[in-house]
Amino acid sequence: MTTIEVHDLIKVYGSTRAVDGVTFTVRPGVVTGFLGPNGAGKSTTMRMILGLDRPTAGTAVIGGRVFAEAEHPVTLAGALIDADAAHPGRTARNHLLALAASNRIPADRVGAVLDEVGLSAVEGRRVSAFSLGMRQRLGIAAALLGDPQVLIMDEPSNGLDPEGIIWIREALPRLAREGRTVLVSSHLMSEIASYADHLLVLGEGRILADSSTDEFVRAHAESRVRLRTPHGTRPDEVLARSGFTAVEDDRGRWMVRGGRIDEIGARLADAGIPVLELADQQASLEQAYLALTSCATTHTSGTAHREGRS
Ligand SMILES: Nc1ncnc2c1ncn2[C@@H]1O[C@H](COP(=O)(O)OP(=O)(O)OP(=O)(O)O)[C@@H](O)[C@H]1O
Repeated sequence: MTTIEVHDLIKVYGSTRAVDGVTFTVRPGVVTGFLGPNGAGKSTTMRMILGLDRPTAGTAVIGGRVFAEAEHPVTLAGALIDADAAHPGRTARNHLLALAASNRIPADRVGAVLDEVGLSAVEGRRVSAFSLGMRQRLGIAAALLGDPQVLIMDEPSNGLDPEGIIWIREALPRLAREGRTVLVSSHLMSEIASYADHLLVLGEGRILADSSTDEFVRAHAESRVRLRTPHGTRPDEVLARSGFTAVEDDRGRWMVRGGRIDEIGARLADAGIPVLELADQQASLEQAYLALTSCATTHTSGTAHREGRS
């Protein structure tokens, strides 16, 4: 079982502390989502784990070794960092055959990974004729070529069509269940929520959260109970006596904070108030993420990118 271990990692570009003292462990068997606003330092961290950028300070190791010094790097870790990594003049098949040959991977893996990512029908086409989604699939095929123990993917859903997104949603947990360590960055909260068991959230180069997805949502967003009672009844006064706050929306439904569905149902039954609808309104990962990052970082959509921190 191979973990990614990052300790006190720092990367400074001029006056920008892109990564500012980050420590975490990514474990096998689960998908770890890597979240954070634009410029938070996710790509820089991934690049340092893969030896594509040199840390200013600190360490990043895969299976206890610096990746650049690994004996068999392609079987240790596969990465999707840049969808444009393939030579545009090569066919998809030839691109993967060249990668396989230079890494001493058997050529029959090429057919297997093309099949896995759904590119077999277009394997003879030049990469220059590929859409972004097709290049993204080819990048994923290249990452899988060495059947690696660790997968690191920067925005794998970028440019994928709905079929490709469904494939990613199914493939990442499957690859993790096979015992691999899977680290995936994304800005698509519903995507991450659908496949990530664990989350690392970065803001301005620092770790803001490192917890299971369920814990993260519970800690940063409040679940509510949705309630509808017959016109003219007021559940709020009864519920307030038990410490629950009920607020009516403009469609005549009540949102109740601070209580579980069974407690609220019981209080209403005791008070003889008929219930037409009673349902859990689960907090979403997006709500939790926005609640955390809006107060913790300065980079939000629509605001200028601020370079240089004091
Ligand atoms: N080669 C570089 N030279 C100078 N600054 C850089 C370089 N690479 C990244 N940075 C800066 O480091 C910071 C972190 O960038 P990084 O790309 O790691 O963030 P990110 O979280 O991956 O963002 P995004 O979600 O937009 O991809 C940003 O301020 C960025 O401008």
